[in-house]
Amino acid sequence: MSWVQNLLYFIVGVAIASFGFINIQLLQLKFSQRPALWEKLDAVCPPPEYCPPTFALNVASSIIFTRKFANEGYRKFSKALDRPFALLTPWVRGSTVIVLPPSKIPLLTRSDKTKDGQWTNLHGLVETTQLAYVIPDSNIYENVLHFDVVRRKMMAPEDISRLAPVIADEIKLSFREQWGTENEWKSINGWDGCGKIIARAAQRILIGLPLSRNESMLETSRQYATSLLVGGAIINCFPPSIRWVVAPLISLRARHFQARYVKMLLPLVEERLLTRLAEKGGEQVPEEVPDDFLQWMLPICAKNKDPAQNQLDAHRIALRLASLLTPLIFAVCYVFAHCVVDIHSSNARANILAGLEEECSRVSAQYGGLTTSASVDALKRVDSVLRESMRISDVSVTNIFRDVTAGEVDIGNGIRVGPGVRMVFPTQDIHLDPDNYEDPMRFDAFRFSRSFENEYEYKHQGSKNRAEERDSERELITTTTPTFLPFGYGRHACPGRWFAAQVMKQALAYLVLNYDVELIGPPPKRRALLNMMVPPVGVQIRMRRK
Ligand code: HEM
Repeated sequence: MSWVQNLLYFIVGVAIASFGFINIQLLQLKFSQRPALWEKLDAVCPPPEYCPPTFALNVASSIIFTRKFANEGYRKFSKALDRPFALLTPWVRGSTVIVLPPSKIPLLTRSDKTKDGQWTNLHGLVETTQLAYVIPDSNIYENVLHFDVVRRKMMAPEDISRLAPVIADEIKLSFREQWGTENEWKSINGWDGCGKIIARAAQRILIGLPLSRNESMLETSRQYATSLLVGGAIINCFPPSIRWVVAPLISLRARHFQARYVKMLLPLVEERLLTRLAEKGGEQVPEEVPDDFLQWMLPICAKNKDPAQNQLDAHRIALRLASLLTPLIFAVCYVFAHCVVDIHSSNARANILAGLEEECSRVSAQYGGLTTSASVDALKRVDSVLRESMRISDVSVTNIFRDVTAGEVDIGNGIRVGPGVRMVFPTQDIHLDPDNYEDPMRFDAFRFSRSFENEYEYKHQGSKNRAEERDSERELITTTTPTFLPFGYGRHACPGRWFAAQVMKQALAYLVLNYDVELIGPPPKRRALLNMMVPPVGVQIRMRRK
């Protein structure tokens, strides 16, 4: 039999199998019992009982049209009726999530466990990147003790103050090495260019010198962070029932970079564990204790005495550090790179750049540089431009995921939600709602600083109280409000946001003061892949040292 015949048989076989599989799925949709909850909810698209093929088609089209469906639901139900609605998505079992209206944001401040029921934010976070297909050790994402390290070591103003000069040093060096010091125009990929700066600052805090500056380590960490997020977004386009077939293939790239990262990191983790052991045994150890995330994590890992978990296993510790690369590198780079694109594609580009440069030069002269957290805190326009970019260039369509794990959660309107259901908030629509922001589609860089510009004058005229009073009213990039949700809200609002803000503000200030930048070609169009807004990975820029 010729290979052509073989190929034909193969294609026909696959076609018959796919046809059978789809029909079984549609029959299942038609006759499976859906929880009564869905009948109480408004929905943008009809339910499966109405017409299974239409339902299946709508779920499939949500890969491209999630943003459109969410916009429609927000307008028709969240805004007009203040009611939750059902949004189709292949992301979860049952192909539907509940979108809660903005009036339910206060629920985020309550405890995860009440007498009626319990919910968690972890399932949504883990399934955004589909960590289970990438990380071989489920303890990493089921027992997130590394989150405690972020809360204990990266939130307090004194910790940020201590880290600020280190971050400033790393940002300056990486700009000089990666972006260069020549006055000639040079073209680079903007996403990679921004990512290299952020990765270096992040790695310095995560694992310290000298490994944090290892070029191969840096590139691996950056590639891992991006491939994990992008791979997760692609896996989520497939229904859960067939993920076990496709996910191992899609996650190959992320697993490859993770294995490389862990291999490079293991000797350092083992060395730190040995030093710790020696110290406990009363041996002489070097006096200078490293001040990085790896070191901060050791006592917290040691506290867990359950021998079955062995939190002091070097491989497990390395995997925990790897799992932090997504927020530390990808999320921070996402906002920083978008902010650069938003500034340079704005009609008001020249004014924005002049305003930022004036502020950075003035504050730098006042504080003798921009290497302390006090000086960076004084950069009101820099803070505002980043906050505005986070508002308008959201990382996802919906965000702040909550999965019911036990009992029931009352979401009002006579609706109680039981286990296995994911709830989300229409964050992008809230950020672009004209009732929340004037002229919401305009990138208004100094929206959050404009009315606070005079405090500098107040301070210099001796009216210190007035300046402080006004300053406390200002919404900072780290201030979460019911209309500003990129860092979440309430009990689980991002604990890494002060660190993220410090890195992004220092990087932007350094960029504005030291480089001319221009976008090459038109600004990248924003597109959604399922729930994720695709980052500007292809953007090209021209830049030169000033
Ligand atoms: C610009 C960058 C970042 C953005 C946009 C961001 C956004 C978010 C969001 C939306 C959440 C979920 C909040 C919720 O469910 O209520 C979250 C949680 C979290 N983020 Fe970030 N994040 C960023 C950077 C970081 C960094 C640098 C770290 C630290 C390494 C970090 C650590 C965490 C942790 C540990 C949680 C879980 C909190 C909890 O479960 O209580 N994030 N972040």
